[in-house]
Amino acid sequence: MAGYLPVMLDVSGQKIVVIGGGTVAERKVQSLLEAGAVVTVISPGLTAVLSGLAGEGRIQWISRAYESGDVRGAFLVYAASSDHAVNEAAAAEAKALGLPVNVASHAEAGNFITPGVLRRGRLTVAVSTSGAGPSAAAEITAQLAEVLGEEYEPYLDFLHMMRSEIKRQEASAEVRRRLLHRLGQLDVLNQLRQGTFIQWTPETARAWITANREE
Ligand SMILES: C[C@@]1(CC(=O)O)C2=NC(=C\c3[nH]c(c(CCC(=O)O)c3CC(=O)O)Cc3[nH]c(c(CC(=O)O)c3CCC(=O)O)/C=C3\N/C(=C\2)[C@@H](CCC(=O)O)[C@]3(C)CC(=O)O)/[C@H]1CCC(=O)O
Ligand SMILES: NC(=O)c1ccc[n+]([C@@H]2O[C@H](COP(=O)([O-])OP(=O)(O)OC[C@H]3O[C@@H](n4cnc5c(N)ncnc54)[C@H](O)[C@@H]3O)[C@@H](O)[C@H]2O)c1
Repeated sequence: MAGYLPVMLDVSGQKIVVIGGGTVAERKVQSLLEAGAVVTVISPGLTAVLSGLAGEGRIQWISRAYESGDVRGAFLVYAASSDHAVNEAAAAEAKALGLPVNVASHAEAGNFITPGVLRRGRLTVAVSTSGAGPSAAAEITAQLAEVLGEEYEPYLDFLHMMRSEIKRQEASAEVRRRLLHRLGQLDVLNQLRQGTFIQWTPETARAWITANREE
């Protein structure tokens, strides 16, 4: 069994090559665009959605079958055509160039896989079954969406704002640690769930930091 390493990649502005333009490629392209990647799709055909994206100039479309040399210069490669031999050839080319490659038809030919993803603003939850059951990964992700509600988005925005403020105001690592620990103990998440949370102003934030900085 491959022991996959979970990572969070910054792909903004990076060129990513997707071979194939079907429903699987469409799903991968949508999450690549959400992450700010610069996407090139190489495929003789496209789904209606991908065709729309190409028409709007949001992806580059090379309208032909895969050819050797196509993955050169990519940051990541997705081999998602319906032709397994083509996916295999693109994966071999990517690996020879030292590029990470995802193979949608038979994952073991590639070296990274795509997890199910739940997003709540700054919170990302990725679920993988290491390829054992992709639809189970989708199902588990849907179950987590019930548990991790929309309130996590403003909650993480709040934590981000406070953490930035604490780092800006406090030079002492010990004081910062104490404040960040106390921040985690606040009842903000529950207040957000109940609709009773009142947004902290910069003044409220500074007053809380002053009141909590001593032991
Ligand atoms: C999570 C998700 C993310 C995404 O695709 O973006 C994803 N598959 C999803 C759905 C899904 N995939 C399949 C079905 C049909 C039902 C079924 O067969 O079970 C459904 C259900 C559906 O479509 O609803 C079929 C399928 N999938 C793979 C193969 C080939 C193989 O096993 O090698 C085949 C058989 C093809 C064939 O028969 O020819 C392979 C992979 N699919 C993965 C990810 C990677 C492992 C993730 C993990 O578990 O760790 C991996 C290894 C590679 C990769 O694609 O990166 C996404 C959820 C989207 C969402 O959340 O809505
Ligand atoms: N990983 C997953 O989540 C998942 C889910 C379902 C299916 N699959 C696998 O992924 C493959 C693609 O699935 P799909 O539903 O997108 O299929 P699809 O038939 O909707 O699309 C296939 C795409 O590949 C393109 N294509 C065909 N030959 C090509 C070539 N030589 N070069 C470049 N592009 C080429 C076609 O033009 C088309 O756009 C399936 O064969 C299946 O094995 C994977």
